[in-house]
Amino acid sequence: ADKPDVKVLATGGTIAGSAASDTKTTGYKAGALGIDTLLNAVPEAKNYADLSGEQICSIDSKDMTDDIWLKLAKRCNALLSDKKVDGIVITHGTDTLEETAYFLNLTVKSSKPVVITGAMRPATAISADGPMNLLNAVRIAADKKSAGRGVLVALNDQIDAARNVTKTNTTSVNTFQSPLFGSLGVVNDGVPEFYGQTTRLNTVKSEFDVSKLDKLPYVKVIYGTANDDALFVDAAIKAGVKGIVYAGTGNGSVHKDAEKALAKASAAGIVVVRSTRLVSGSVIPAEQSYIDEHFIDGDSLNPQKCRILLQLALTKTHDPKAIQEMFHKY
Ligand SMILES: NC(=O)C[C@H](N)C(=O)O
Repeated sequence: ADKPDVKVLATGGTIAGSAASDTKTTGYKAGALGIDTLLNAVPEAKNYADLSGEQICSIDSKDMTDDIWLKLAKRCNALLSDKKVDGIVITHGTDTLEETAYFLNLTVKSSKPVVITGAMRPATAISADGPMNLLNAVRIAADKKSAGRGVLVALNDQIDAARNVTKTNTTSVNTFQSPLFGSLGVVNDGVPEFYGQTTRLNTVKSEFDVSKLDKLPYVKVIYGTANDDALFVDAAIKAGVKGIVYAGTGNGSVHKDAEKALAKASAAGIVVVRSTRLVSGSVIPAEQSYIDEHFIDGDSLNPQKCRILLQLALTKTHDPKAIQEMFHKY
């Protein structure tokens, strides 16, 4: 009778994917099945929580938008401000799952558990991973131990911090990893156990508030390679971006021709963040020229997460010094 009240918000993805046969694990339609179908596949989840589902959208997460993020953050905040709601589970495609998780990590104003899960095999496949991932996500969201840890990502019996986790493999069910800092916990035979804690600010300690926003600042990621040039930076300036994340080589290194163009952008008030295309490691101060050009170090966030933090930072300030501090805090 005293089960926690957990809301399940569905957004689509492979966890809601339907393929032509039970052996097909690619070439299916993501987001084809509704939230009721997903919940009906795991009647056991009701043993852990009183559940009710809501369909936020039905998309392949490659098509995720800032608009859906804002809708999702506002919905989470409305639900979590209700005393009767104990936690939220979000079902999501895996392609941009880490981005939605980090966006919510910085914009949800509650320490109640918010757990995001997905699947690598469509719901119609043999050994589909979705049902167990959803069951575990409900178990985690219903568990008081999960509170106050920021938004959690839970797949394949693993629990990771939204800030640190990234998708590392195109097809494996073991795709979500936190390469630099490791996972926060595991689900042992159905029981969530935590071994780590994230130290970076999130949720109730975050200064970002999207409750009055209906749009986010335009920020693009540019990928550095050998033989790079100014083409994409010039195009981004022309398109009116407010910020650029450069996914540099190595320790956020920027090709000299791209650097010249980025320095021009920076001088014109566009905020430039140096990240890295590498899977692991922090971008730390390197060349004096980067400092002189007011480029910001992306710390240990990957480029796609640097984009999110820069978008939110730009809702508050355009001062590179203040934004640099944020990159060391979140
Ligand atoms: N495994 C998945 O969920 C991939 C799918 N393309 C999605 O992100 O929606």
